[in-house]
Amino acid sequence: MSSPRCRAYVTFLAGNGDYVKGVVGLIKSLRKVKSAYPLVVAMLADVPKAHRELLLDQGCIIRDIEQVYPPQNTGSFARQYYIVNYSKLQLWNLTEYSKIVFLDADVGVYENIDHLFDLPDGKFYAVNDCFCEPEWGHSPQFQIGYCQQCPEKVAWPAHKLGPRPSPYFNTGMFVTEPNNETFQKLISMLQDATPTAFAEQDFLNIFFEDIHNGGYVPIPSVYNLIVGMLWRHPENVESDKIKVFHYCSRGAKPWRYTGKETNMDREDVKMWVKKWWDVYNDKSLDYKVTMNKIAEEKDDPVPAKIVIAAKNN
Ligand SMILES: O=c1ccn([C@@H]2O[C@H](COP(=O)(O)OP(=O)(O)O)[C@@H](O)[C@H]2O)c(=O)[nH]1
Ligand SMILES: OC[C@H]1O[C@H](O[C@@H]2[C@@H](O)[C@H](O)[C@@H](O)[C@H](O)[C@@H]2O)[C@H](O)[C@@H](O)[C@H]1O
Repeated sequence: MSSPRCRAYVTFLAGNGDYVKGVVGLIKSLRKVKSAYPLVVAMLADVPKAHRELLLDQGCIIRDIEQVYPPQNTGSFARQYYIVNYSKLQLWNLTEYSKIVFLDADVGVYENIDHLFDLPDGKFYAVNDCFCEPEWGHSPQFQIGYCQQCPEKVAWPAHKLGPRPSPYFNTGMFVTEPNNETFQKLISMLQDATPTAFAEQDFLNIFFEDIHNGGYVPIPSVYNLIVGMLWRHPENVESDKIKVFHYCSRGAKPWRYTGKETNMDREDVKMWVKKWWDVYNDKSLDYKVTMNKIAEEKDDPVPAKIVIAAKNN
């Protein structure tokens, strides 16, 4: 099992846009739930100095990473910018950490999840995704109305489409161990891969489907509640048990939320967006304020045995 010293939460940041606000919200949410481990931001060279300084001021650890490009025969992605997400493969290169919990920048942590680091080593842990959003329109699953979140609703027509797809995870949250051999295997396999709609997420699902690469072990959706589950599979959602909320649908990013996009004007979505803003705007969760408070608590009170020793001298 990895030693606590070598554990870290990791997120990914690219570009000079507003995802930096997502990282601030993420680290403040981790502080609010008293996570014991640091947040490392694996970032591309195009993240501007001002954003770097902002994140350092918030207590993030910055690790510059090289962008990973898909093979030349790039296909069309569900969102054009998904091409940057192949850079997530660099996470396996962060070998100063023996175990990481990766979290997208559009994620909020609302209950302590440090126990994920104690999951048995050697496996890839993540949460099953949902196939019901229009972005899945290219897939046979979407076209026949099949989703792994409710496999009994529409039976998979194996006689027509072959075996039912293996469990498929969302790469907005996962638990893994950085390892140079795994990194080399990923990069080598990528050279022959055909880019597809969900970019590195599709690629990692293929890689970890192979038991020789450890194998994918699904963990409960409370560790990465995809916002679309609220309206696609409400029967699978226990709101009061959600530990990690993933603002992944278009229009769901709290820092640019307007409530005007499809499904975004729902009361439950508004509640989760408010939760994110409450943390983001909470000055007591700023790094300096938190550290000062801890320092004060450490100095005060002085342990009784030291006071008695002083009196006896
Ligand atoms: O311009 C961008 C786009 C994406 N990301 C990172 O890539 C992740 C995945 O993108 P996004 O959250 O938009 O994907 P979704 O989960 O919404 O599909 C983000 O959370 C960020 O960590 C980034 O840093 N800059
Ligand atoms: O590059 C591919 C991306 O794929 C995933 O997002 C998708 C996926 O979850 C779909 O199933 C949803 O329908 C969609 O809304 C959502 O954006 C990851 O969250 C993101 O980090 C990133 O890896």
